[in-house]
Amino acid sequence: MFRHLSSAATVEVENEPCLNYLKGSEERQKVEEALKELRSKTEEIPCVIGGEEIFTGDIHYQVCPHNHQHKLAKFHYASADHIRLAIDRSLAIRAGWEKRPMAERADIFLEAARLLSEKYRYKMLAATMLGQGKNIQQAEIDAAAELIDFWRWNAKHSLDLQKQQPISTEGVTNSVIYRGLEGFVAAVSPFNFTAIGGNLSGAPAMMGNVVLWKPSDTAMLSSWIAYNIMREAGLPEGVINFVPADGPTFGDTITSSPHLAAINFTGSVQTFQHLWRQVGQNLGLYRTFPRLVGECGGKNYHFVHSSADMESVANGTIRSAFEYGGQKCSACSRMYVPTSMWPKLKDELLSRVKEVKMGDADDFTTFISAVIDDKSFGRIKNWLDHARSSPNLNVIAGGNCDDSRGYFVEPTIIETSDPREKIMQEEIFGPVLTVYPYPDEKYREVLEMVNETSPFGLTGAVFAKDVNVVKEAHEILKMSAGNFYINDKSTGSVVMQQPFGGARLSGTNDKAGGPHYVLKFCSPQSIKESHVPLADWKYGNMQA
Ligand SMILES: NC(=O)c1ccc[n+]([C@@H]2O[C@H](COP(=O)([O-])OP(=O)(O)OC[C@H]3O[C@@H](n4cnc5c(N)ncnc54)[C@H](O)[C@@H]3O)[C@@H](O)[C@H]2O)c1
Ligand SMILES: N[C@@H](CCC=O)C(=O)O
Repeated sequence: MFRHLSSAATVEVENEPCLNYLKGSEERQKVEEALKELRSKTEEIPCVIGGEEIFTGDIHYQVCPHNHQHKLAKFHYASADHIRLAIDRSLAIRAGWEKRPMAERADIFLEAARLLSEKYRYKMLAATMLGQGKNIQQAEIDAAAELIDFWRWNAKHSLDLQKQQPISTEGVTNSVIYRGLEGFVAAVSPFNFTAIGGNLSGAPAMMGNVVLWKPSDTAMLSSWIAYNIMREAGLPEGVINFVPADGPTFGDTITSSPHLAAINFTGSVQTFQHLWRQVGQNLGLYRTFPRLVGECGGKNYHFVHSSADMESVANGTIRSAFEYGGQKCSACSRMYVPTSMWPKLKDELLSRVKEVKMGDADDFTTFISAVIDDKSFGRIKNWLDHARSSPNLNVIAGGNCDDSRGYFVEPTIIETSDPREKIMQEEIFGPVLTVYPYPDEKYREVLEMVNETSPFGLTGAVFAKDVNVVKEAHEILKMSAGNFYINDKSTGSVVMQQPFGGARLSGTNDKAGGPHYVLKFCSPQSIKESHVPLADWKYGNMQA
């Protein structure tokens, strides 16, 4: 029974509006209540395989990044045997799910979006704030708006896709059906966006696939909530199997199944390259070539021209480099500034950074909270040590960190005299921005350098009022960013407004949040039907 769609099977959707959570507002009160509840307990999370909740006893915890003594969730890891069981159970129901009309499948996700928007919004925000260290603003744009948008827009695109049909000619009807993939899809999600987990698992399921979802250990509670929303919306048990697991155990097990049809991955380059290699090594095993969809890291830039609006640069850079502690794949972490502008821009940045409030994620006045976990904290600390000891680097703001209560790293700005220093090339994934002041007249050479310095190609921004410079910069930097911004910061893409993804080492650029994303998870079949008998086998020109 369709709750939202008529059999005409078309749907118009809009972006979910973000709420403000102002003091005294109803939404603020509701999220405060949800936070209070989650602060007072540790939620236990099982694996769910073919609808069976399995408490395996291999227990792990998700802690709160700003207070690592608080255990937010206790979850059970799947073993390799459990993962194999999930593959078997999902394959057993695959054909039945794939046969369901697209409109019915899309309808389930429209209902999931409604449930998240209306019934579970505040619980989801609280889980994302406490579990992943997001302030209310960052939690709202991710765990509410973006996930709702992914589910709604994918539903629309899955239906629009059905209407993309070949032409028919007299006596012949041609059509294309968009089949699910033959096998199972493994969805592997990162910690930093609640929405990404719901999209990596949800989009393939919507397209008629069965899915094993391995959520991130450090986004477990919000992933569990997203999973249960999809179940409550009517997703049949076993279509998505929820399998928290050790990463390598999961990777080894799915890549050694002949039924692997796709990996839908978002995370680091190292992990994606590892999975790709494993698939390559096992190629002879598979019934079909597995699709490899991977969105990875970035070394995103702000390039500033002398004609730029200083205020836009300063505000945009503070946000891009430091919102969510620089833990967005799109965060600005290298900046190029003309020397004529640098003294003033430096003052502007330093005065703003002084005002950036670091604190607990559930304090509504916090701008930046703790980074996700001890491993991340250790990695960023090594970069700060490197910055202090390198003769080419000068720490001009921040530079300290403290993990006694939570994993806190100060927003840090570094000035470099060497534009090819490794800090300008490698992803840090923390609140660290490095600036290279360049001679104004060398801006073309610097643009070439921006293009070549890092192996990534995710996001980048050019700030310039001179339109010729903008044009030239775009030509030189065309391949350096899958998401390119002009006079705007490098973060903050919105579903269907700026479809997201990058190439080079940043990934396969399949553009989550865009109209073509759903096509990745189906295997079209062309059908030609003739309505006239086949009267002869000879060609016309063979007649005597
Ligand atoms: N391009 C994008 O759209 C995008 C979006 C978000 C995050 N990211 C990137 O993600 C990274 C941060 O996320 P992370 O720290 O969670 O990344 P990660 O690579 O450490 O982990 C991602 C997922 O892979 C799993 N994993 C680890 N080893 C595995 C293995 N051998 N086999 C299978 N799965 C394995 C992890 O448990 C986790 O679920 C950054 O590099 C960031 O830039 C990219
Ligand atoms: N969509 C996000 C990036 C997702 C990666 O972490 C942005 O553009 O800010």
